[in-house]
Amino acid sequence: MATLNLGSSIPVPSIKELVAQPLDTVPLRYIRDLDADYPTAAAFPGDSSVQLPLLDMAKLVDPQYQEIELQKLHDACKNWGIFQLIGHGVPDESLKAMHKKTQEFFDLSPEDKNQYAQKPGSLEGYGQAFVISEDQKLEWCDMIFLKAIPTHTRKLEFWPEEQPRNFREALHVYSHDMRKTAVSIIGFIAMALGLDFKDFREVFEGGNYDVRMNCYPPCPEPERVIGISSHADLSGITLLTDCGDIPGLQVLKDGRWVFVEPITDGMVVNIGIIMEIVSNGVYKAPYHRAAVNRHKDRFSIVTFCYPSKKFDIKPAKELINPDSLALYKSFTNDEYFRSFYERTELSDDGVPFIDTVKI
Ligand SMILES: O=C(O)CCC(=O)C(=O)O
Ligand SMILES: [Fe+2]
Repeated sequence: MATLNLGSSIPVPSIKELVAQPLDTVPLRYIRDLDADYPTAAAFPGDSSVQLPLLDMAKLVDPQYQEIELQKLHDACKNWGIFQLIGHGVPDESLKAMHKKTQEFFDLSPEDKNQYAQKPGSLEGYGQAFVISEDQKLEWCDMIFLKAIPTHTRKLEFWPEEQPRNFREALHVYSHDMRKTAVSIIGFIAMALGLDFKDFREVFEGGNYDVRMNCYPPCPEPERVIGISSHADLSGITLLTDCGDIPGLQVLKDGRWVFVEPITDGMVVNIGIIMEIVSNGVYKAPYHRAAVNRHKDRFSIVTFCYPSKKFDIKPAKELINPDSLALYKSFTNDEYFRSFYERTELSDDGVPFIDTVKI
């Protein structure tokens, strides 16, 4: 059997370095190709903000409110695939520490950051994800991507050590806090779907957690570039925290791109392709992307939460019957990632991965 190719990325200049010199216009490599946008949707200038569904974990755990809140969760996952979560119980110190360390990391000198640069054959480290050809359009985003849980998957060579001070400790604590939240929310998602919530909690307790820290520097022509292009996440679920109050995340809702306004003390939860498959399409992994702005750096921290490697990725049997046939293929964990990474190397056909997992 061929070994699983985790992909690699061609090194490109960092955006922070690019904007360190005065810049009136954007280099051609970053100008978005509007025709290649998928799916096509309302153009950029029409973007507006909306209030995402708002869920409260404190209510989900409270027997007095649970039933109503579960219904809200079900509607949010079905109609949006993305929601704001408050009452999640992640200590403020943990969030603040990670936000601070993320900003401090991107503020290091290029030489200091490049100590942790991605290497061929690995997506981990500092750089840009999935740059596979020299003429590919580039995104207006610097990032550092690290596997955090289980701890034996960590590649510490990519983990900033002396600077920023205590970065590693902050990420250790933060990733465990995110796992705790993910396990709780996945239990409620399973409950809302009528599945065994204990099983799902266990599967995510033993799951993998990858953290991507994004920095979107200011751009002189923000409407002509994209921070992260439209995609649906490969994860089970994704937890995103914003390091400030600058909007950037956009979600495709009813054929329009809408901004998600960060809320204080909240986090954004979205369904990934794995849970779309498990729910047999009842819940949707939303297309989303990141826009950039003219004035200020925006930082976000994204935790991709995956089930345990032993978990087969397929529509839950409880949701399949003669009136509701499986709409998605079944994969082992290995097959799922293999089919994704094989595609990113070949995907010039414009078909997004999510469409290839459907029957
Ligand atoms: O930074 C954001 O708002 C979006 C990031 C994202 O979608 C990702 O890293 O997968
Ligand atoms: Fe994403």
